[in-house]
Amino acid sequence: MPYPELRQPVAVTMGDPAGVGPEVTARAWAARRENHLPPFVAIGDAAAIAAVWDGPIARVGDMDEVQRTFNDALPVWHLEDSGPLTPGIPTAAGATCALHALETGIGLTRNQASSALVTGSVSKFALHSIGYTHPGQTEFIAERCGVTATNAVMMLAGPSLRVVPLTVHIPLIEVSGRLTVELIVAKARIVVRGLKRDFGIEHPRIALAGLNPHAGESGQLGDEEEQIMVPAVAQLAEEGIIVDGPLAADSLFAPAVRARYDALLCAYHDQALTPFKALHFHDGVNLTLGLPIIRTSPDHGTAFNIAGSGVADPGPTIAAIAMAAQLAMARERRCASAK
Ligand SMILES: NC(=O)C1=CN([C@@H]2O[C@H](COP(=O)(O)OP(=O)(O)OC[C@H]3O[C@@H](n4cnc5c(N)ncnc54)[C@H](O)[C@@H]3O)[C@@H](O)[C@H]2O)C=CC1
Ligand SMILES: NCC(=O)COP(=O)(O)O
Repeated sequence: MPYPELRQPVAVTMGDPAGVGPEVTARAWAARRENHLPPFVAIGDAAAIAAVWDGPIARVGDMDEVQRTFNDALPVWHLEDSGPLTPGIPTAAGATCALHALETGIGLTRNQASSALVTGSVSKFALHSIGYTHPGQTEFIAERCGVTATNAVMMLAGPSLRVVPLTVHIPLIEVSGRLTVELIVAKARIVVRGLKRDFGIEHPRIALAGLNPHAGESGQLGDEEEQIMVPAVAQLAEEGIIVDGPLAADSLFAPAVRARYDALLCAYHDQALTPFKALHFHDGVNLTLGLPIIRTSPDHGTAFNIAGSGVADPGPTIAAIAMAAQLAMARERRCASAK
C-alpha cells in the first residue's frame, strides 16, 4: 500500500460523460499498480465508461466496497443514466450528470468519506447551458466549502514548475481592471501558506509576472506594474514573504529564471497555463489552494475531438490522483502529529 496513512479512497468525478473523462479514469485504474495509485472511486454514469472501455467495473455504494473491489475492478459510484451517449457530443443530460458527480464528490470529501477530490473535466459551455453560473469548477467547490472565490486559488503544479493565474476565466480585456493590490496580496498569501502546508516548503520563494511587455518598461508600456504590482510586492515583502517582481513575463519561464522560484504568479490565465502545458501537459496537475479539502484535477479539458477514440493520455489524471493522495496523506500526517 503506497499510501499507508490514507484513511479513505480518493473520489474521482468523471466530468462530462461525452468527453475523455470516462476513458482516462478507466485507464488510470488499469495503470494503478505501476503508478502506485491509491484506491479511488469513479463517480458518474457507469454506461459512459462501458461505452469506451471493456475492462471490469464494480458498481459501489459505499467506501468499504471501494476498498474491497479496487484491486479487481474499477469501482464506480453510479449516479444516473446520462441519456443516449455519443463520445464527443455533449448533451444537457450529460452536463447534468457531470454536475451531479461534482456535488457528490464534494459531499463525500467534505464528510471525510473520501480523502481527497479529483475532478474530471467538464464543458463550461455545456454546464452554462443547464443554468450553471460559476466560471469553472474551482468557484463551485469553493462555494460549497464556504470559501470565497478570491480565497480559492488555482495552482498548476508540475515537476519543474508551479504557476498561479491571479485572474482566471475572464475576458482578456477585463484583466487590467480586476488586478488590484488587494487581490494580489490575498492570493499570494494563500499561495505561500499552501506551499508551506501542502508542499512542505519552509521558506517559499515566489515571483510576480508583469502584465505588459518588459513588465511595463518603467511605465512606458503600461502602468499596471507601477500602480498595482509594485505596491503589492512591497506589502508582501513587508510581511516577510520572499517575493520578486513584477518581472518580465517573457523571460520568467526561462529554465534558469524559473528555477529560482517555488511558484510564479501570473496576471492572467494564458500567461500561466500556456508555458505550463508546454512543459507539463502529461504530468501537470490543477489544484485548489485555500480549501478545507484537497482538490486536484487533470490540467486539460473535455477533449471532445478525441473522445472515444482511445488516444487520450491518462497521464494527467494519474498525476492528479497521485498528487491528491500525497497532499491528503501529508495533511493526515500533520493532523496525527498535532494530536
Ligand atoms: N478542468 C476542466 O474542467 C477544464 C475544462 N475545460 C473545458 O474543456 C472544453 C474543451 O476545451 P479546450 O480548450 O478544447 O481544451 P482541451 O484540453 O479539451 O483540448 C485541447 C487539445 O488538447 C487535447 N487533449 C486534451 N486532453 C488530452 C489528453 N488527455 N490526451 C491527449 N490529448 C488531449 C485535445 O484533443 C485538444 O486537441 C471547454 O468547454 C473548456 O471549458 C478546459 C480546461 C480545463
Ligand atoms: N483552464 C483551467 C480550467 O479551466 C480549470 O478550471 P476549473 O474548472 O478547475 O475551475
